[in-house]
Amino acid sequence: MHIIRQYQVPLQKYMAMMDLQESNEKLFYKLLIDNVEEMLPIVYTPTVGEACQKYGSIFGRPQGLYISLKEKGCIHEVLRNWPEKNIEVIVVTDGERILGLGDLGCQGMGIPVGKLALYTALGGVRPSACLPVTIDVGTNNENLLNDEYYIGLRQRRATGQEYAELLHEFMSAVKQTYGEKVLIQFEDFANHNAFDLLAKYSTTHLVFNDDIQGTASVVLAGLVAALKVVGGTLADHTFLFLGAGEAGTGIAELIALEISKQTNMPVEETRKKVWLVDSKGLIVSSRRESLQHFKKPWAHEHEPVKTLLDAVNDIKPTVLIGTSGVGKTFTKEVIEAMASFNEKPIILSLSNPTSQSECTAEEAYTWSQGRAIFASGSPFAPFEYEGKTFMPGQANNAYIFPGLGLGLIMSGAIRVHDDMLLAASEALAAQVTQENFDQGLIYPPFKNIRKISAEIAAKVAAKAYELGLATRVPPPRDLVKHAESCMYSPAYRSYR
Ligand SMILES: NC(=O)C1=CN([C@@H]2O[C@H](COP(=O)(O)OP(=O)(O)OC[C@H]3O[C@@H](n4cnc5c(N)ncnc54)[C@H](OP(=O)(O)O)[C@@H]3O)[C@@H](O)[C@H]2O)C=CC1
Ligand SMILES: CC(=O)C(=O)O
Ligand SMILES: [Mg+2]
Repeated sequence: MHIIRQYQVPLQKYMAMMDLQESNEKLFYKLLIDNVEEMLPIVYTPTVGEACQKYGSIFGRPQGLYISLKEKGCIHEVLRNWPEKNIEVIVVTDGERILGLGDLGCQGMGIPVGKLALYTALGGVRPSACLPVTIDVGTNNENLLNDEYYIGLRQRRATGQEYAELLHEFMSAVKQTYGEKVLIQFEDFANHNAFDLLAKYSTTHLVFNDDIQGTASVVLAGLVAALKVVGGTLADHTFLFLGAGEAGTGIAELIALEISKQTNMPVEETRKKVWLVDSKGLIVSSRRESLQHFKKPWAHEHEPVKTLLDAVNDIKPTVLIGTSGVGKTFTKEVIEAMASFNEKPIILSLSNPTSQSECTAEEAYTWSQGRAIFASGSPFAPFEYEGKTFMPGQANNAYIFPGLGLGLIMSGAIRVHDDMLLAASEALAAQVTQENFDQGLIYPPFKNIRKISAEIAAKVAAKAYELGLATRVPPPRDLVKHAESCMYSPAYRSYR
């Protein structure tokens, strides 16, 4: 830590950490676990975003498996080349939507590597059981295609049948190589592939999409926790999103599902509590024909509305959620409007990295005169407003996927079910204490994350057993203790 702290530039800290992961894996995890709040912004958002942008020029050694169009027909063989054989979790990307930074092609590898480092540090999955994969079908990023240090195929992205066939071969080869209980986490695919891949493989593989489902679970947890401060039930609130892609519609659907479970109203009805704005304005029924399929359920009856500010003033949401990938879109006018009709407006700026956050913590607190309940996808420092220090929470799927993954692994689950996402969410919300609320937090601090992950894993595993989706029988009597006992700890062995 002494050495890492000497670097002033976050990217240098990132490179030093990646070197350490390569040279002394146990020490890497020991540092990450013992200094999680300090190191998370380095190995994860925001620094990992910059690392991906510059991945080619800082490239040392490959940290995961690259599978390109050139490997078509021999992906099974490529997988068998990976030195570890007992793989339990794969995080796979094709690099087309890396955080809010767009198409970074093969350089998106930083994301599966970072996510899996968190699987180990935050969720206790053995490092040797984790496999980062980047599927290289080219990139449409002109800068990268012309960059002499670009590490991937220099061609525009393959699409259609060529893309589908490569992905299908990969999914089949994974099952053939590692069996049906290996967990595959889809990460940072563009939405025109993400929803279809999830729908296609969720009935045959143990898969989930972190951006659609993990994010939904973490945000629902924050909202449920926030109800203790703002009052009412979920059904009493009105939700407005800026951004109607994977994160936006994924969260929207889980909120509607939870309200439906709580009220016994059909989900078609509870969806009416939720509104979304995309790059063309409010999603309304008159736009239905031209909408992508995942937006159609949200096309409610309403006049067309072009801007976010007009949508806020018309809909009067109690909760405003940013999932647009575009920074600075929660303007002063938008936040002041939220604060004009809400005593405690809930404002979540989920877009990553920090540069893409819809607003900063300072803006949320200042423009709402210290009344906003704020959390963001990337971390912000505590902010002092009129003598009170506010701690902005981090609404990031990193709270969910490590514990969710551990729960699936330890129960031997064969499928991911929405009720597991709800169980994970409930477990996370239950970890927020009065002391956290007093500081303005709607998430518990990351310093307790391994305990939180064990609680999440236990609830997810319990749900897997209840749904008949678990294969490790009989179930352990104390699932929390069992989760803790399964967790990898970075201790040196003593040699005789
Ligand atoms: N905190 C967390 O845990 C997570 C955060 N995220 C972040 O969320 C962001 C979005 O990710 P994802 O949902 O996967 O991306 P998508 O590309 O699927 O969706 C982006 C959405 O934002 C809309 N949009 C883009 N620009 C604007 C604009 N100027 N005004 C209004 N809407 C706009 C798009 O509109 P259109 O459809 O019209 O193109 C689209 O609906 C990223 O920055 C990502 O980092 C994602 C997952 C987890
Ligand atoms: C956190 C995350 O998964 C994202 O920003 O894409
Ligand atoms: Mg992601």
